[in-house]
Amino acid sequence: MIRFEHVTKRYPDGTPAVDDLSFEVAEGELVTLVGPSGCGKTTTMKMVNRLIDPTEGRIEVDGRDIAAEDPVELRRRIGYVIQQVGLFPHRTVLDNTATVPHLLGVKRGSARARAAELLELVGLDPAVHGDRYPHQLSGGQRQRVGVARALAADPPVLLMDEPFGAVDPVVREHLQNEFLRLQSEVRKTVLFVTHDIEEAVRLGDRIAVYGEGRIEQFDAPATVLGAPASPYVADFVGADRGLKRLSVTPIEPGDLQTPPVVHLDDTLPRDLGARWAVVLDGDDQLHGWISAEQAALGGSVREHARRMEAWLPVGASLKQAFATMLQHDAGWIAVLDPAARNRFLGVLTPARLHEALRRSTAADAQAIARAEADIQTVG
Ligand SMILES: Nc1ncnc2c1ncn2[C@@H]1O[C@H](COP(=O)(O)OP(=O)(O)OP(=O)(O)O)[C@@H](O)[C@H]1O
Repeated sequence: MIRFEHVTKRYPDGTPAVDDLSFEVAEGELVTLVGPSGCGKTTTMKMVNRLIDPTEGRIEVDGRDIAAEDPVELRRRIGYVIQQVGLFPHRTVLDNTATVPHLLGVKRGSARARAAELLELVGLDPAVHGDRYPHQLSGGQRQRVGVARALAADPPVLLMDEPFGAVDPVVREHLQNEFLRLQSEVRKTVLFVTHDIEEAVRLGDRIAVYGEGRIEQFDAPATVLGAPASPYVADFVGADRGLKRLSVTPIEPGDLQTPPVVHLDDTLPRDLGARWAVVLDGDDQLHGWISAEQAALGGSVREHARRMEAWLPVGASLKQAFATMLQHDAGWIAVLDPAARNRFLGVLTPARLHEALRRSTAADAQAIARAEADIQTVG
């Protein structure tokens, strides 16, 4: 857990780079700091591992005031990933990754074995890449080694300063997805600096949107996009925030429509009672669908059923739903429950998708109205 209490940092010229900052990152939470160049993101991050000391205020890591800690000891508990990666050029990838545990007293053999595991975890094959030198890797691969190295000492806290800033957008998206997968396994407490709102939205459990030296809004991505706290935030998240919002709004069971369901081994009812029905197999798994015209032909469901490939797990984003519809040229997609052996839950149609989007915007508007009412009551 990381806590900032009224933290201010003034550089010698006197202007505060960070001004009276208070926020908390919960254990296992990933918070993205986003804002334009020079707004104080890096200063905030470097105060956590004491590369910079605050002028005023208090910072806690895991309940301990870091001002009272030895900076070297503190940094052992904090992994640090930066854009320039900073790998040792004359050491192999495996040795680069094993350096910190080795320095901490882990025997060389065990440190290298752990390093190999970590390389696999970040999507590099230790047998292929382990013996290479940093200059023999692509930019994206170097970034992965940087992440593996930061995780090597198994620190509870990770600081990441534009770690994917130097790679092209396609590799970047790939690294972001890999990092999300990794984070769902290792659950570190992460502060992640970026100036890219898309990246902040995609990765953050919560986002801190910075203005000059201050946090203008600190909220879940959907709230920042749906209900920006100020014209500044609205401007920063951009006019296409409706689209971005699609990517942070999950499909919920209540969004789904439930068409008639038939099973593969059923005899066809002549009248389906709808224009089409979903077809499940004997194990209640999704097989496909059947239209009313085909049903009218009679015979068995199995004879006429068509396969359906367009499906998603419940909880996937509305953006994925939209993309899946386009990819399969489908007027609806099936939604399954991964927690119950992919049981069929219902279908999402474009109209329901639109309703879901409006539902999520309205929920945020209500939350804001409630918060404002509370403030008035207190006032
Ligand atoms: N060592 C320093 N001495 C004086 N001023 C500094 C120093 N480091 C940063 N600043 C100033 O503090 C402010 C915040 O800088 P900081 O690096 O934290 O911003 P940032 O949001 O991380 O920017 P960027 O996205 O460009 O990296 C800027 O105005 C910067 O010029």
